[in-house]
Amino acid sequence: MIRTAVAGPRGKMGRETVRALMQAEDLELVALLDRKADPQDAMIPVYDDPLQCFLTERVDVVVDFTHADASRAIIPRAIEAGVSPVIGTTGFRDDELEAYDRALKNAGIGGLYVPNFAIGAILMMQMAEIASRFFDHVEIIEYHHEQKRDAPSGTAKRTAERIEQALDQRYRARTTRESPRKIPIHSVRLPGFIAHQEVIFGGDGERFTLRHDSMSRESFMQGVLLSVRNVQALTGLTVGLDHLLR
Ligand SMILES: NC(=O)C1=CN([C@@H]2O[C@H](COP(=O)(O)OP(=O)(O)OC[C@H]3O[C@@H](n4cnc5c(N)ncnc54)[C@H](OP(=O)(O)O)[C@@H]3O)[C@@H](O)[C@H]2O)C=CC1
Ligand SMILES: O=C(O)C1=N[C@H](C(=O)O)C[C@H](O)C1
Repeated sequence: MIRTAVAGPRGKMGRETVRALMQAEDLELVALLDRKADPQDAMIPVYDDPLQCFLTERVDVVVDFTHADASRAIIPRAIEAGVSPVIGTTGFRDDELEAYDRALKNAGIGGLYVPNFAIGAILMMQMAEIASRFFDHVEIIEYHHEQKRDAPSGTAKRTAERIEQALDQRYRARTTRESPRKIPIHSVRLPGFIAHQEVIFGGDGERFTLRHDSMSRESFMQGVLLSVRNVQALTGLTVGLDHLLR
């Protein structure tokens, strides 16, 4: 049994994750990490101190769905305690993810940063890479609920990075120079949306659109469980779920 903890258990994603972990027969939810420890006898112990939580409950894997400022206090404590983090929270800078990678490698453990756990969103990114071999012009529109704090979304940033890398490879093959292109991202925050993204490619007299819609947060749970089951076999920080879906 993998001993798991959830950070941010009262949040929109945290609640769904607690439910999914409690239903999984091969995973044990042993602790919750919230802003405040619950003084009452809860079914699952609640902690506000990450290190105390990880050490007392002998946690193997922590799933983090908080906010980047809260994760900045949680992830380093997890690594210190030898706990593998599955990071769903978005809004990190590249240098922070690089620092987590180094710290995880130094500790000899694995972590996952997955900007989008939905299978369709992962396929959308893979297909965007393929389309980048054929189109020079592309823009991203992401649509989220009005409570989302970060913009652009983690998914849009990762999609843009992957397209830029694919365009760059193509460019280098032709010219020895790097592609100068930064992919424009447009962020919409409105009630009525959950999580949606379009990647629009334009060519001579044609347009090609990839679109993914998460209509409920259940869409992320298959990817969360896959991550929890596999993260301990990794070393360093793996970005995205592609490696686990082969
Ligand atoms: N990777 C993916 O597939 C997905 C990622 N996300 C990302 O997950 C994150 C959370 O999203 P969502 O659930 O919608 O946000 P919510 O605001 O609904 O939930 C965040 C939760 O974290 C709690 N929190 C804040 N600080 C701490 C702390 N120090 N310790 C423990 N908990 C804390 C908040 O508590 P309080 O209410 O008291 O502030 C809140 O309950 C975002 O970064 C979002 O972008 C979202 C969906 C999918
Ligand atoms: O905050 C959200 O809701 C989501 N956040 C992730 C992101 O920033 O890409 C994943 C998904 O889009 C939902």
